[in-house]
Amino acid sequence: MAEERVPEISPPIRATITHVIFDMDGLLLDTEKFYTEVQEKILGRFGKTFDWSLKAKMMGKKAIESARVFVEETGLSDVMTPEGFLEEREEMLQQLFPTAELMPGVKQLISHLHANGIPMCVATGSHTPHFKLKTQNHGEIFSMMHHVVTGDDPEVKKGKPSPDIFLAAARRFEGTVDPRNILVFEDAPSGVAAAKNAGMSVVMVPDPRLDVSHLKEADQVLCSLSDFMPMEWGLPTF
Ligand SMILES: O=P(O)(O)OC[C@H](O)CO
Ligand SMILES: [Mg+2]
Repeated sequence: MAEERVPEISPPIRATITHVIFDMDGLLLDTEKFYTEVQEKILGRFGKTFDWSLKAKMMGKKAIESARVFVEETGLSDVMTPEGFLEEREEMLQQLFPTAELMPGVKQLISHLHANGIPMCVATGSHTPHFKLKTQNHGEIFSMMHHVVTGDDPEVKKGKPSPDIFLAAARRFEGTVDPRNILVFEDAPSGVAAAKNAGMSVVMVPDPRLDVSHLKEADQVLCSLSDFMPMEWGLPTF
């Protein structure tokens, strides 16, 4: 009797991933809303409104780079310097950051990858003092990371969309890791571009208010980290 063949039902593998890099703000932590709130307040003082086309240009970048975008794009450069903008928002942000909460699906995904021995790290445009404020209640999640690269790291000469931060993050894993075997998770257009510039695959989990034109470069776009299917990337299934 002929042997019965079981039909192949698994989706094709998109890439063979061995290492994972996570963005932080807006991806692991629900902190982008704090930047939005504070920037709305500052612009409100000048009778202007903060919109998502400006947000898209600012998010993911180093503080000073995003501050330059803010004053130029809002036409406030005659009345406010990028440094002045950072100073004005700092006190408000320092109050908000310690209340940061995890985004949906973070705990489940990171615990799963950690339990299966997948090396992971964080690459965030945030500088060290802000990183500490934001993560102070999330030690368990961040302790599962092999390392963290922040925007003020000396190897990060330029912020996202430069590939600097992701290439520095890749170099700090054990051994030599081919960028093609690295999967980046990002929420920001500049971060997706940085990952592609580094030769890596990228899953984007964008805020639904971002215009769809910003989603084109990502290899996969998900509504939530909870929707991630590790099997599609050659990673151990849940
Ligand atoms: O999204 P991240 O973690 O690179 O952080 C960037 C800024 O701090 C916020 O947009
Ligand atoms: Mg981000």
